[in-house]
Amino acid sequence: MPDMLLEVEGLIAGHGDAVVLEDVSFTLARGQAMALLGRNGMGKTTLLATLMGLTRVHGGAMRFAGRDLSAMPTHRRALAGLGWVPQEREIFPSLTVEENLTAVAVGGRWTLDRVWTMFPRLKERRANMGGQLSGGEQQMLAIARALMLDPVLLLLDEPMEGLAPLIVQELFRIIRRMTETGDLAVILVEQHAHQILPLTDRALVLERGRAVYSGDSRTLIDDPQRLDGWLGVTGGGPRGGTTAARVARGEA
Ligand SMILES: Nc1ncnc2c1ncn2[C@@H]1O[C@H](COP(=O)(O)OP(=O)(O)OP(=O)(O)O)[C@@H](O)[C@H]1O
Repeated sequence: MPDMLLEVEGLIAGHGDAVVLEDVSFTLARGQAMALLGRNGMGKTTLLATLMGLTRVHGGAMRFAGRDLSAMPTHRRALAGLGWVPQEREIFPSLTVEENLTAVAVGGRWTLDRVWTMFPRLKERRANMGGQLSGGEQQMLAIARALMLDPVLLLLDEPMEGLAPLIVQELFRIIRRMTETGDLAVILVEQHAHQILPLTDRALVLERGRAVYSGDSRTLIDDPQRLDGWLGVTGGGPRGGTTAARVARGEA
């Protein structure tokens, strides 16, 4: 029986009176990576925001590292080990790369040296201002800064969005290495299911705020038709076809 890090049971949550998530349940063990999938507007960001305490919860339970999250304010969730990299990449533009990192360091497992090893590109840019970085470098900095807060679970919201293909490949390599360490669990929202499923242990698929799949990633890779039914055609790859078809061909 794996040591469950996160247990979400019957979660109902949304923005104000508008309910977005309806009866969402899943678990994640320590060190596991989970792909959070679904078409646009299905509630993925709302789920991450709910884990961080930024939405209105109408029902259900959330336990993190054995603690009830429901009454815990956002900053305490961060202290408890929940790290969040929002889509907006909110880095400090007028601090250097290194200052962006040291400003938030808590003396945890992620030292500057460990971060430089993981992100050599950031090491090269360590003296540059955050605002001078490219979009991809800013995304790396946002992830690196979240690591400096020593998370046990890192929530990443579409980190590849809008980035050039070469940077996307580099970020996928970084995410693969992060999830291989075994001491960090990750929930990753990603439109490119075929790229992220092979890097994750678990997958959660949301459809109109409901979890239509919660299980291992391998099962989805092996069942491209089911995946296509939920995600639709999300753009052709080098050889065209649907995301799921590319997963099936091993082009992930
Ligand atoms: N701050 C907000 N206030 C009110 N409604 C919101 C807010 N944020 C999102 N919503 C609504 O909640 C629903 C789910 O949005 P959410 O951003 O969680 O979806 P998503 O799956 O992350 O989509 P995307 O991939 O487009 O980011 C949508 O109908 C959206 O319009």
